[in-house]
Amino acid sequence: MKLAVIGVGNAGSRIVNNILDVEKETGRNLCNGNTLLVNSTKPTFDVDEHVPEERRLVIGDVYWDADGSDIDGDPELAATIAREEKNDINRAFDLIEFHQVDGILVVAGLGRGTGGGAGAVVIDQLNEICDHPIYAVGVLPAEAEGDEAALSAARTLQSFVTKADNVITFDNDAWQDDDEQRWVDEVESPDEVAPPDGEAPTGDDADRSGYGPVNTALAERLVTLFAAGEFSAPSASESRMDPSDIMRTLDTGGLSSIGYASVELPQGGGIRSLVRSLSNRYSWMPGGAWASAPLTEMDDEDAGTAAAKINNLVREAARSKLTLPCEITSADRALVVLSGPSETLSRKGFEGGRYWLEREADIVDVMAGDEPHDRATSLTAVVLFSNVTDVARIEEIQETAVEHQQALDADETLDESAEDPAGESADETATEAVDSR
Ligand SMILES: Nc1nc2c(ncn2[C@@H]2O[C@H](COP(=O)(O)OP(=O)(O)OP(=O)(O)O)[C@@H](O)[C@H]2O)c(=O)[nH]1
Repeated sequence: MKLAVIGVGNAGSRIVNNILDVEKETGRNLCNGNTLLVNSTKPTFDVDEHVPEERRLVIGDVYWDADGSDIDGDPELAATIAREEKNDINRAFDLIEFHQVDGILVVAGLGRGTGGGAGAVVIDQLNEICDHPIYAVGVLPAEAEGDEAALSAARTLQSFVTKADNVITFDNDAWQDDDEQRWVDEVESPDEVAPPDGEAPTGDDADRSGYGPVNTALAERLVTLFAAGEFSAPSASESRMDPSDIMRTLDTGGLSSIGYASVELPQGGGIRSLVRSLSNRYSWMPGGAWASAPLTEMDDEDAGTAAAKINNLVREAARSKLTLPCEITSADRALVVLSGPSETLSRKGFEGGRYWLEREADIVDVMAGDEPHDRATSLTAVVLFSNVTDVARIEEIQETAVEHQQALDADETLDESAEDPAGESADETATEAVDSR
């Protein structure tokens, strides 16, 4: 499947850049250069910069020049600015070759201003100018980011779900708990990162967001799912995953979540293994039939082992930490993509794994496709669960958002009565209400 990939805000910009990094690393071609970043500041990246300068649109800079402020976590202000600058956004869309793609992926963090606010306007604009499906990737804030972030996320997630065809969701809270990832406790603002001991980051880390590992994990899942079969140098035996199956799975609308599992394949020693791993790393390097041939002929026992391996891998992917941890039985549809050298992709194992998933997730028809890639040195399974509804983290965010909104409303009422101690305006309102009856 080919997708135009558009990042909005800092998180969106970084994740799109990571997607291009994974494309390059794996030799897959998801977007064919059809990328765009829309941000209210110049984006910063954690990996090599892949998105060309002319594809990075900065919105709102006239406002900052005028009064020195910035969007600073305000989605409404971001949406207003994006609407006012919609001509610039539309002009930037001219850089995308819509006829080359099957759909559009809009990536944004939902806990602050630009991603959630301007992201929704970008989706609206895209809906006006093209008929392609628009999938969003929405990143939820971690609990440590506080109540305001939860309120922004609850509001903007709602508008993304309404406007986009599906929202693939990523929960920072679940992913940042892992040790070597982000230093949540020390973070005051999402772009200020301190190492665990509280000292300011130095050297290379000073320019880093701290989200590098989680962004790579998310990009790997998105590329393996959507770019299945889209190799720059496809092998002759390749049977491509059908994009219409992915579209059908995502047709449900709502929120989706991705699981992933990968296992390194044992490599034979010697020159053949070396060529195979080098050609996997550098997509321009020809592998040669002799390098990609099965290392050993498979007998019945090997075939049984390969089937068991695939079956287990599908189970592992479904039980792995999902991009949005959820109850998988609440999903409407699911899709499995298996990727690896053709001789390892046991049909029997795949069917077994798929059957297990149908029962485990209680889904009538699990769609599936494989991606034979003879240069691969690992075997990978990706599972997409679409329209998941039983999600503890979403409930938590919604509860926090409601409580925070109530606290804000109560503060406002207090402020109003402090300004109007005689309660005159309340009396006036009451009188007006009586008069109008
Ligand atoms: N996974 C991931 N999450 C991020 C990253 N950067 C920020 N976030 C999350 O995304 C949310 C939005 O942060 P940003 O993208 O920095 O904010 P923005 O959308 O540019 O909005 P403003 O800062 O208000 O202009 C935050 O609340 C974090 O939860 C990133 O690189 N990766």
